[in-house]
Amino acid sequence: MDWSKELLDSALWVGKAFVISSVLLVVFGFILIKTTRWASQFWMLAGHYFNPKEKPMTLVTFVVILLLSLFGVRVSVLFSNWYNTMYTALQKLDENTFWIQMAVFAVLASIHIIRALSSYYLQQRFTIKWRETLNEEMLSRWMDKKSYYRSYYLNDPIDNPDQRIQQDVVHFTKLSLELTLGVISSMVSAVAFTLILWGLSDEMQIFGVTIPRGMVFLLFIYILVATVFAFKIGRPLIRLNFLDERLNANYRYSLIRVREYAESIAFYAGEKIEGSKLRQRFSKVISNVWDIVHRNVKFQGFNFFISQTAVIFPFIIQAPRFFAGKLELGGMVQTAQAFGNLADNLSFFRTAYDNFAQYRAVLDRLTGFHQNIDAADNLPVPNVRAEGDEVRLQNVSITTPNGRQLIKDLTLTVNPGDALLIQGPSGSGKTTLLRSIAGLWPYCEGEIIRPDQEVLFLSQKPYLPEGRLIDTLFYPAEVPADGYEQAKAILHQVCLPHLENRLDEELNWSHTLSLGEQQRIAFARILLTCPKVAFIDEATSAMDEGLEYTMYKLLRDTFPELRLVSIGHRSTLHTHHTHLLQLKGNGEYEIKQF
Ligand SMILES: Nc1ncnc2c1ncn2[C@@H]1O[C@H](COP(=O)(O)OP(=O)(O)OP(=O)(O)O)[C@@H](O)[C@H]1O
Repeated sequence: MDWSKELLDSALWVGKAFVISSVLLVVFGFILIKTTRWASQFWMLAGHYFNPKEKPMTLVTFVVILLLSLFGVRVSVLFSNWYNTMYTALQKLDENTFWIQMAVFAVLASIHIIRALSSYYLQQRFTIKWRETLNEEMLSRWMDKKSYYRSYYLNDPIDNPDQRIQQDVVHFTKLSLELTLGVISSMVSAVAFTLILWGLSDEMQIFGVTIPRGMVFLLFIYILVATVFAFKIGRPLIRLNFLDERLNANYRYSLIRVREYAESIAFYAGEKIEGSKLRQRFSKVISNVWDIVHRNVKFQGFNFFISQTAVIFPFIIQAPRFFAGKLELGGMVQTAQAFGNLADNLSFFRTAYDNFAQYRAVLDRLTGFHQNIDAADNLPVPNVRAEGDEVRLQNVSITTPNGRQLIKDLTLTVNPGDALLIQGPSGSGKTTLLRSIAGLWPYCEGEIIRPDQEVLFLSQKPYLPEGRLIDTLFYPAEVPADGYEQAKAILHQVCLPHLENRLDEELNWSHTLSLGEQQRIAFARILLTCPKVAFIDEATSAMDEGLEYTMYKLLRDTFPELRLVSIGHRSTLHTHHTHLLQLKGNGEYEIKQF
């Protein structure tokens, strides 16, 4: 081998391999996208990321990664030739060639290290960028049009959307690249090493039949038989590994629920039943782990047997030619090395089967996520619009998802300074009316007029995000420059003076404060944001009547022009309101003035 012109030869080799692989990738990619479900799912998720008009760098990076992979195959071919030259030099006691080969090895090894590191870095960069783009897309679709909420109203909402955004995206990007590069470099390697073995083989007598290049055929048969058996033995592992993920996820979910509902479980003294449920789930995990271990003992055992026999198999085949003086030591060693490489490359298709099954599940989950959001987007949206600060409902009719009429033809206006109290039996649609006014409830007809800005909705359960108390008070707005002074003054007004020195504490406030305290935090938010319209849903249900009186009085005195719409069951609320909307629960309603 002439190492001096190797550089040019290698460049030509990589170039040719690149052109052939790219053409095959495009042609087969196109056919697969048109004919298979999984490839069309891939293209739906990834197509625009590979569009050079949108993301010119994606294709460039992918091309460089592919070139580096093919270059990797070329380097292993060069290593294979190096073995031949070096061992032949040893056999011939050719010291000069031996030392040249040592220098050649140093160069090859350096190239190998630089190539491997650059390839690793670029692949990581590629998947990280891709993951960022996909995450942004999914997060926007999930958050922007309130799909995180509206998807609850679908007949068939997807499970674990959080897992799809956080985990499946990582698997998708990683497996897409790994499988594509794996297929290409394994095929190119397999061809390259088959050619090497072809060059090293001669005709062979098998049962009296002369087979030209017999060794190559024998080796292929050996790999094929080993692959088929390994596949048969290893196949159940795909299902077992899949089950392992699911059972562990179930166990983790149960543990999280115990943490979330810790207080309720503790009050019920539910440790015994919860503990036994947890143990049941864990025992399922362990029983599956044992199945994996037993199956792996067989699978690994077979793989060890195959890989150990593979060490001597090529030697046994070439031995007659070697001892007949038709093959040099270098050729003998290169046969073993090339065979090892070929076996590894072809085994990629066996091991990738497991990854591929996982990949298809990931594709299903990600496309399911997008379909779910499309369906949520297609749900009807209430007709809500703004006309200055006006609050007016015009022939509003509301039903439940299964068509039960909650409110029929409701028309009313809330003027500045008006306070409308909504009352009615449980389940009559009070909260649903507020959801419709907020634009959240899909099953609503008629016209809703309310301002876009300076309007505040407080739901039944106050939401206190984790973090500093000061951020919680101003949520969802930013803390203004004089936020601390404002917050301290308001905490006094809402009867929470003991919290004024804890504004910077980072806690899970919804677990720390009592429900009545949380509701007063919600009132503090109204006072801090000074809205023109406030809709509040049973926001004083956990307070005693004295506190409730103080909160409403504070609100009405501080903002006499505020348009207030609130829901509440107590008759003590009448004094703070100017009008009453009484819902009957069958569509009928009554409006009274106090
Ligand atoms: N996502 C949903 N899917 C199906 N039905 C729903 C959904 N949300 C609410 N409902 C139904 O709509 C009806 C009205 O619910 P809503 O929460 O508005 O009642 P409410 O008058 O506020 O009751 P309460 O006083 O108990 O809070 C109830 O029968 C409820 O079961």
